[in-house]
Amino acid sequence: MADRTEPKAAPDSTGKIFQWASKDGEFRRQVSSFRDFVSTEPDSPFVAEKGRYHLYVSWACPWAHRTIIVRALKGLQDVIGMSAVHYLLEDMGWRFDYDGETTPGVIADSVNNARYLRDIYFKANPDYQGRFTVPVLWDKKTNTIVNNESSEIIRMLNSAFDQWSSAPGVSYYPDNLTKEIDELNTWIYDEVNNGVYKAGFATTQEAYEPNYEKVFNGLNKVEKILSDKKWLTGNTLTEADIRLWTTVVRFDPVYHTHFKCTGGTIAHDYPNILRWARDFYQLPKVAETVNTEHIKKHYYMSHVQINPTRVVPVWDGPDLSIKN
Ligand SMILES: N[C@@H](CCC(=O)N[C@@H](CS)C(=O)NCC(=O)O)C(=O)O
Repeated sequence: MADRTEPKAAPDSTGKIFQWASKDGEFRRQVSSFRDFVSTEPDSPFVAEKGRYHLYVSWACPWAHRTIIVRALKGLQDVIGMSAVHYLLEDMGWRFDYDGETTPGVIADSVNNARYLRDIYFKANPDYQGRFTVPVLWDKKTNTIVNNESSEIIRMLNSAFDQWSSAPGVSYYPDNLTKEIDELNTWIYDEVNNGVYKAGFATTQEAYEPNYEKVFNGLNKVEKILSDKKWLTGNTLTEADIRLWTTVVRFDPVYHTHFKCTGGTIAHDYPNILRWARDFYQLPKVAETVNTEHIKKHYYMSHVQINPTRVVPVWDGPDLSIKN
């Protein structure tokens, strides 16, 4: 049985403990390896079908959270199944409950009956070398991973399953806004979404400080944009909002403290972002995608190199259910 009391950094596929940061102290995110697309084209190897695909997520992970939100907003819960891992990232990587555990929020793997997420990566490719990340979109028909890159999975959920969606035709990447969304996504990813990780996983002062600056530069730009706009591009909610929001909802309870992004909080220093975050949280089906317990326990209890005591701070961040 795995040691559940003292998780360490996860090992890589060769079994050695993975170093989050490179030799120079900088965190570099691995490029996702499964990059196929589900489509409505009848001759596609991955045709959109009801009940054929399954999503593996962690409630804690901001990248997986994007896919949970788009699945919910598009009303695809009965079309694409979902399993959710335990919040602790341990030596063997993400896992499900086992030995009679019943952790709230964990949704067992009803498709592959896996104990560890790595099991499904090896089922898809026995020679897989890389990290065993969420989210994963699994094809039950060909027994393989279609895609493990959240930015691409949300595009598929956005349009390929419209036949069964409760919001067909609603696009979070509309044709008239693609250029603006792409531009926003690029710098928001670098400075904010991944920026907090680059600050938090830095192991040298030299690697930390410029990344810390970047995070607040990014948040300041977002705050300015939202001073006269409801959503990032104006009146239309887009994937740019969805992608930013999963980081913002984690910012005060986790990134501010755990990733040393101490230059401000959303609650006290970013009124426009707070207003926007509340509007987003109050959209139908969004609140049920947020599992604050998994979010907090995952970061504070899995990264023991950052928080060796594994004590979890009490504050959950601002109350997003308050009406603006
Ligand atoms: N580029 C990926 C990143 C996914 C990712 O890094 N997920 C993290 C959780 S937040 C993970 O599963 N990490 C497990 C590990 O590295 O062992 C995406 O956006 O889908």
